[in-house]
Amino acid sequence: MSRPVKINLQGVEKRFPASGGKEITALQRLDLEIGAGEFICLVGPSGCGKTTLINLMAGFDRPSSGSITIDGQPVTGPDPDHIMIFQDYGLFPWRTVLGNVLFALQSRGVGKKEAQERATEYLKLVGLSSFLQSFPHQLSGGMKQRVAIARALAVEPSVLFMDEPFAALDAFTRLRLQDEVLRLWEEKRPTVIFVTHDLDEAIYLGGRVILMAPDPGRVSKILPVYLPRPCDRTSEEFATYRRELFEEFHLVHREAAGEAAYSI
Ligand SMILES: Nc1ncnc2c1ncn2[C@@H]1O[C@H](COP(=O)(O)OP(=O)(O)OP(=O)(O)O)[C@@H](O)[C@H]1O
Repeated sequence: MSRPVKINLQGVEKRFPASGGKEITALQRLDLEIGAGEFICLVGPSGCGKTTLINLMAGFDRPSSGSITIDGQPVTGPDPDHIMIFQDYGLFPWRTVLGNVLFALQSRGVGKKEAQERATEYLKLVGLSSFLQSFPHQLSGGMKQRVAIARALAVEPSVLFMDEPFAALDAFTRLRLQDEVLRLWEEKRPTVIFVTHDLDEAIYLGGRVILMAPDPGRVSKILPVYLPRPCDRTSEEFATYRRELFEEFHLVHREAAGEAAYSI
């Protein structure tokens, strides 16, 4: 990998207590290196540990064993420089659009004048300049998610975690936000870890797509995507990546269902 390693996971395991005094191994011996400024997409069947993994990297939970470092420092808890964007936006309903972004900046010690400039700049970047004084309940789902994205990026984090951020949005808004996230990523180059169930979305966004498998949760395949961004979803090259990822995905599904003996 040409870029310096930003996030390093070595032998990461996560076990949760399960019923009957048993344990469930959500992640098993997981090794992964993520370069600074990379855009990584995590995909895999339900229950394969995507959210567990992103939560561990974001410091919301601790591994049962193994190590996770960011910039060489062990992750011991959430870091103001590492931001998570959730599917449900997480906006304060009593603050305006501008107020939501300003609050994030000011609570990180950014001065009033600079916070005002940055908040307006990022809200402009996501096309919300006309809605600065609106409240979240006056916005569509896509607009709320754009506020959440502007708020996260305005902080200029070095790592951005996104856990199925577009899952609740309609297809049109989703495609549009994919382009906005890509454009903002190209401009500011944070390291992005993006969880999705949508394989097309993963290929469209990710410089690498990490396919995970369940029982126990692990990395099954890493697919580097060598397409110019933004790429043409209708191109033959895109279709080739889609075919490969779908084939791998079906294999993982069948293995999980104990059907590995069948060919695809
Ligand atoms: N707090 C918890 N306590 C017990 N088990 C848990 C806990 N969190 C996750 N698990 C289990 O760990 C496994 C991985 O869950 P996780 O939510 O990480 O999967 P996922 O790939 O994100 O799934 P989905 O795509 O459905 O969101 C699952 O078997 C889940 O039941």
